[in-house]
Amino acid sequence: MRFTEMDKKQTKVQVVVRVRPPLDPVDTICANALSHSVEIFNHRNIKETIKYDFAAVYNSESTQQMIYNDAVKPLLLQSIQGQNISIFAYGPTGAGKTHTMLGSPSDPGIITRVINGLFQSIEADSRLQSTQEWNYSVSFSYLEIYNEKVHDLLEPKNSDLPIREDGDKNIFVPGLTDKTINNFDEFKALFVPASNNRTTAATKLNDRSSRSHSILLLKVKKTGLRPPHREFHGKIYLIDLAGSEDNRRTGNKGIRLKESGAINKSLFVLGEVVDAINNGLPRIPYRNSKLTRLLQDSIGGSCHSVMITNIAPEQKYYYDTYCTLNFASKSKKIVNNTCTKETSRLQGLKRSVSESHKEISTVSQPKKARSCFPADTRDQSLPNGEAHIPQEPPKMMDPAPYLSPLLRRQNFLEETVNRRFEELEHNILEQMRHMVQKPDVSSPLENDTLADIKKTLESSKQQLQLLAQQQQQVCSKKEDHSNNRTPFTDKTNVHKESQRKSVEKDMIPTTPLFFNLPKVFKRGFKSTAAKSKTNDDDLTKTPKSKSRKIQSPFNPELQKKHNEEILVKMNTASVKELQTLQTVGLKRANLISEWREVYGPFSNFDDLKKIPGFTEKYLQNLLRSNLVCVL
Ligand SMILES: Nc1ncnc2c1ncn2[C@@H]1O[C@H](COP(=O)(O)OP(=O)(O)OP(=O)(O)O)[C@@H](O)[C@H]1O
Repeated sequence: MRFTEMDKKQTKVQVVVRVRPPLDPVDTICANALSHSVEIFNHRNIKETIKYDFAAVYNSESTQQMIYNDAVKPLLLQSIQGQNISIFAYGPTGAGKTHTMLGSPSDPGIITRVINGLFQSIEADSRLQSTQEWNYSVSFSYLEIYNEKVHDLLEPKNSDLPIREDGDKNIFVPGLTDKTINNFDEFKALFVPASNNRTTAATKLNDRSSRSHSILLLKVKKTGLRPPHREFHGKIYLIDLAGSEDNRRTGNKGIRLKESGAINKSLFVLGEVVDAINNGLPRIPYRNSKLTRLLQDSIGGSCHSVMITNIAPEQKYYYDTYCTLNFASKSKKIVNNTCTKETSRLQGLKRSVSESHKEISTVSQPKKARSCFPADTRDQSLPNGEAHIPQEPPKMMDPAPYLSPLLRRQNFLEETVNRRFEELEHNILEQMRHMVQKPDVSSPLENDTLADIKKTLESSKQQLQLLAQQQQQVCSKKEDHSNNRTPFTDKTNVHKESQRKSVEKDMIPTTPLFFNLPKVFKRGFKSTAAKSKTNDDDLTKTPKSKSRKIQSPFNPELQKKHNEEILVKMNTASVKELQTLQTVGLKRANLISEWREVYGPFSNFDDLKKIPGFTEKYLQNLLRSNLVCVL
């Protein structure tokens, strides 16, 4: 279904903080909640405090209702008007995320309140729309991401579901159950058993720790009963993230440790996504984890997003609190491009976009209706005793990195090329592996392998040339486009244009595309692809000549020693030194170094698997190709 997008606005991710009550009567308190800021002491100088400012800070006395009324409820009407909303709880394990999102029967959390509030808002909306009659429908899906797999909580037999993106860049999960609901009771009947399907377990820090990220997706459709049968499609994501875990304190072992690895890995990628957006990078690594792929719309996408940052006040959580507040501070800079998604049956009859825009401003006035919403009527529709919190007008934010359609296409092409490179690199390394496993170098089998590699290279070269040509066309079109652009007269537009130009300038690669070739290509692939690259850097020589002492890759003792050497290097080498390893480029070297900084040294080789993208297969390749280099 194609949507017309209107009311486009830039809206910052709203970040609020909730400090839960202290649960440990013995431990001292390290976080102090003020009305719009949180203070913690500075671990570098305990005489100082670090202060973080946020849209709102809720202290241990704040109630569930207060947080819902303040941070969530004002957004519900937007979903009925065809906008997307995302509410997500973030924070370390045991800090109160599930309490905030789910709550308990006696003290329900945001999920229960949103469902009730949504049906009440629909009632209020239908009463207000006098010029047009509307039909409303609500449906929901509920999934968890457990150990990097998407599971349907409404239909547990649907496990390990794929994630896809449609032509309009909407992310969806094919095969995910979607249940229509007409009231809160219908929701409850489906949701309660589904919640029991969520994976939880006891850890040292939380008796009932969520071992997965859960996403409840509500779809709201509002359809005009008379021609042109306009339809507004809104979505509400309610997300309870699993908490980041320091396994020295959780005491996790075995399966809990594996879960923890998956949780920390996806949260690490989330941090990378936020950094990439904040740094205006042309490529955001959403694809590096299932979580970020599914949150694509919430972070840097089209949602009105609210991040509820949960922190625990006790001293033993100090480091988690510090990291969480730093992450929350970064996240509040993110700007989403919100819009109203509308379609109508007449669109199928080729109604032009300009006609529909005209119609929008004359026939229906969802915005007007919202702005003149009589406070009395609204209050009548609210649950007993709930105070009406006026909806704040969306603030205009700093200009977000603007991507023209041409730049988007260019990014897409770049992504395609890089993905292809990765595939090719992988194929070639696989073939190298086969070669290494065949000690008889002159065997016909090896010749076959070489012929295969040559063939792969030939075809990849052709494909890359084609992609490079396409990219060049896009770039030159973009140049024409910017040369022909009519000058802006309006002041704000001039400002926006200059902002956009500067962002685009940063984004357009100044080096030819082929400079991005992975190292296998840069080195030039020879039959002894294993030959070490020539590098002036002295740092590169020592470890390689050292490893040259390894005589045979088949001796388990030497293999073990080699693995240990690589592990030492992973724990101690600088980013520059790490890049001297085959298959480790700048990106991976940075990842290793950052991971080490955050989570400490890798205790064994398997620890490396926690780093995003460091799959078993990749690590095997890393070991083998570095062994190959020294033979
Ligand atoms: N605001 C609060 N008021 C009272 N109790 C709270 C509050 N927040 C959290 N708690 C209690 O703290 C404990 C841990 O909370 P919760 O399970 O929600 O943490 P979590 O962040 O979801 O942890 P995990 O990531 O491990 O799932 C629970 O017993 C919960 O009832």
